[in-house]
This record gives sequence, C-alpha cells and structure tokens, in this order.
Amino acid sequence: MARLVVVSNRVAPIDDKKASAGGLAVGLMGAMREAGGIWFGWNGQVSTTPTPLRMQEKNGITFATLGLNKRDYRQYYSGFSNATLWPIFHYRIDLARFDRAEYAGYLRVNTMLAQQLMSFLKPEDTVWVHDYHLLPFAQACRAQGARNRMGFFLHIPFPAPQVAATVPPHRELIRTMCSYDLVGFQTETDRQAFLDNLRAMPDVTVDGAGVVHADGHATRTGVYPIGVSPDLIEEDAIEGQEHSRLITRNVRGGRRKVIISVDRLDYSKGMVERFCSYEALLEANPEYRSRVQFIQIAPPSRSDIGSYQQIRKQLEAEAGRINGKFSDLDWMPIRYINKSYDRPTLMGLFRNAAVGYVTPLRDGMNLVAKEYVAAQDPETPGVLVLSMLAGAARELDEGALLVNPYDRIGMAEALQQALDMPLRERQERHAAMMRVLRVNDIDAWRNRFMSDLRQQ
Ligand SMILES: O=P(O)(O)OC[C@H]1O[C@H](O[C@H]2O[C@H](CO)[C@@H](O)[C@H](O)[C@H]2O)[C@H](O)[C@@H](O)[C@@H]1O
Ligand SMILES: O=c1ccn([C@@H]2O[C@H](COP(=O)(O)OP(=O)(O)O)[C@@H](O)[C@H]2O)c(=O)[nH]1
Repeated sequence: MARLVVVSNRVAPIDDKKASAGGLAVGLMGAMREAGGIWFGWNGQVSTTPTPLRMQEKNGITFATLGLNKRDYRQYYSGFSNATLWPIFHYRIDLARFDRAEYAGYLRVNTMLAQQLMSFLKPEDTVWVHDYHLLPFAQACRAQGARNRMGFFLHIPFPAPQVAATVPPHRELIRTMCSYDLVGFQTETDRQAFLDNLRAMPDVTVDGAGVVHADGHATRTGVYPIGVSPDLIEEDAIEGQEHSRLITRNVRGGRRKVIISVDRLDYSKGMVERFCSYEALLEANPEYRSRVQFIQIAPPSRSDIGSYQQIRKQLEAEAGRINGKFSDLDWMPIRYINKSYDRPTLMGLFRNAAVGYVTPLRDGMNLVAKEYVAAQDPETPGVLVLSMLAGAARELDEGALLVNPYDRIGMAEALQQALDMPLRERQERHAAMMRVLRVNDIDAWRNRFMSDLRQQ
C-alpha cells in the first residue's frame, strides 16, 4: 500500500489537544488522524547547530521533523515566506519587502528539505505538500530524481496577476508549481487567479478544464475548501464549557452576552477595524454598554517581523483607548488577551459566546469561523458574523451575517443584529451552516484531494 507523506513547514505538536494557533497544523492533524502516514516538516525550533531528522510515532502518524538554523529561519521563514509572500498573497503590498538573499535562502531551504525527504521517500509514496513556504518543493524533489505523484495545496489566497507581479521572481516561482501533478486551492477565485497568472506565460498553456501544460507535463487544478471535524469539536466544546464559564463568568442568558474573536496576531485578521466597529456599536447604542463583553484572543505570531510588531502596538493602543473611553468600575468592554488556549477551552468559550466575530481583511479559509459554528449548542446557538473576504464565506453564506471588514458601521450593525436575533432564526441559520460543515468536513477535504491526486 502506497504511503501518504505530508510535507508542510509547520507540523502540529504531537499532543493533538495542545494549542496550535494555526489552521494548517490543526487541519492537517485532523486529516492525518484518520488516514495515518508520515508528516514531514520543521519542528518549530531554531538552533545554532544542525539538527538531524527525528522520527517519532504517535497514533498511527510518523512525525519526521527537523530544526532550522538561524540563517534559514531568518531568510526562508521570517524573510521570503512571511515578509514577501504572505503580505502580497493577502493583498498587502504596502507591508511587503523583497530581498534577494532571502529569496536565495528560500530556494536553498526548499532544496535542503527535498534532500531530507529523499532520504526516506519510497518510489510508490504519494506526496502531499502544503502552503506558500514550499511552492518550489516539487521541482527541488524532481531535480533529485523523485518521480512520485506529488500534490500541492495552498492554504492562503492566490493573488491576481497584477498583484503577484509585485513579487520580483513571480514568474519563475509560479512556473515551479508546474512540477506538481495536482494543485489545490481553498476557493475558485484563488484557482482562477493562479490560472490567470499562467495564461500570461508564453511557454505554458491552460486548457478548458484548468489543466496546465508545461514542459510536456500536465498539472491539474482543483478547489478543496478545508473543513473541520464537527463531532470532535462538539466533544471538546462540551468538555470545555464549564471551565470556560468559570474563566469568563459570563453564562449564556446571564447578564452579559459574549462576543468572541480568536486570531493569530496578524494584520490580515482585521482586528483594528474590528475593535473600531465594536466602538461604533457602543457609541451608537449606549444600552449595550456593560451588557456585552468582547473577548479578543490573539496569540502572538511571527513576532520578529516588523509589520507584526507594529500591528501588536496598534492593537494595544486601540484596546487601551476603547477601554479607557467606555470602562466602568465593574465592566471593561474589551478583554484583549495575548496567549493561546488549548482546544477544549477554546471550543468551550465558543459555545458560551452569543456571537462569533470573524472579520479578516483577507483569509484563505479561517477555521475559527467553522469551529465557532460546530461548537454551538444546536438548541441555543450563537450567531456567526463573518467577513465576506474570508474563504469560509463561500460555504457559510446561508447562515452567517456577512460583512465587509472595511465597513465599521456595517459591522456594528451586523453585531447589533446578531445580539438581538430571535432564537428561531439563530437555529435556522446554524442548521444551514452545520449541513455544509458536515458534508465538507476534514475527511472529505483529504479524501477528495487524495483521490484526485491518485487518479491521474
Ligand atoms: O505557521 P505559522 O507561521 O505560525 O502560521 C500559522 C498558519 O497560518 C496560515 O494558515 C492558513 O491555513 C488555514 C487552514 O487551511 C486557513 O484557514 C487560513 O486561512 C490560512 O491563513 C498559514 O497558511 C499556515 O501555513 C501557517 O501554518
Ligand atoms: O489560542 C489558540 C488560538 C487559535 N487556535 C487554533 O488555531 C487555528 C487558527 O486557524 P485559522 O484557519 O482560523 O487561521 P490561521 O491562524 O491558520 O491563519 C484554529 O484551529 C484555532 O482553533 C488554537 O488552537 N489556540
């Protein structure tokens, strides 16, 4: 039987109840829990000396991980991946920088990771590579003789050609993706943007089915929105509910309704605009003051990059300003928390919250939106207020209140609608979203991608 070898920069902590604070790790852990296989990638450690590949088994998954040295971490992870590709792929050209040495480091680490993979790869293994850190990974493996079936899934948006063009080596980089047999995206918009980029290249053709032909090789493309495991989330939510109640001391139906947001501390998540929309709600509706509690959990992320340090300062200032403006002796409008929580605590918090407030400026998918819905009690569900610019909006549009994350007043109005929504409407909206979450769950995501990849 062919083994499944998953490759991603971030590998989940081996203890799957631990906080991951990143959707890729959470999603892949869910996908691999059922299927098993080998999960190869960075162990999250930065070391001064080279760390050898380490294999560890847990629950049918073999974790094959290694550390990065300081230069690789700086150039490949903090540099080209997260200070060039991440902002540009999220349409934040203003926050991007390009540095040739970092790009060289990115290519070097891809080659190094490919070498490491080749040390244990068998010819019949199927390889599934994830995300923007590894765009040229298949080409690096092919150069070292790999003939395996190789698929790639992009977790973040793919930029339109005019935006992609702001990455100086965009042509060569996007061209390297033609070494994969299948390339998958979260949404059709992302897939079309990828194909539009390739259509502009002279030595590449794209046929009517979205198959890319280059150098005698065919690369298929598809849309595979990542999902969650509704049953496991419900279990965690029930387990964590009491604990979460104690933390917030806000029982549903009690004095204060909770509005909850959970995001890595990232400028793409739209937290400043979100804080200001909450301010607009309190400004326009004094009767809500002290009757609602907004909790923003925002574990720090990629803290050595300047744009992340800036957004952190900005959020501290905004939270302080808004709290100063509206706080009373027994009420502080925003609880702004910079730490991560384990999954039962988080899912319990979701279950206790009247509103899930998820308003990224742009997001590949946003699993928090799906988790919030799956964590609700179907009898008394809360309401999801969701950015129309998150990938999740494509699937949850029937039940969520969709907002434009740049429209503060519109967001405040949606919050008000959510807080006042009658029970029957909440139940109907929740049921509509649950139907989608059950069909497009994490197993469906993995099975559809793997079956397309193996079929070729
Ligand atoms: O690994 P980090 O640098 O700490 O960042 C965490 C992850 O962030 C991004 O997650 C994306 O994947 C999610 C699941 O598909 C999706 O819901 C979300 O919209 C994306 O932003 C990133 O793409 C991952 O590589 C990171 O591991
Ligand atoms: O304290 C935290 C904060 C977040 N998460 C998880 O991290 C993931 C975030 O994924 P999402 O797709 O929303 O965004 P990303 O961070 O990947 O861009 C979700 O599964 C969250 O439940 C967590 O386990 N603990």
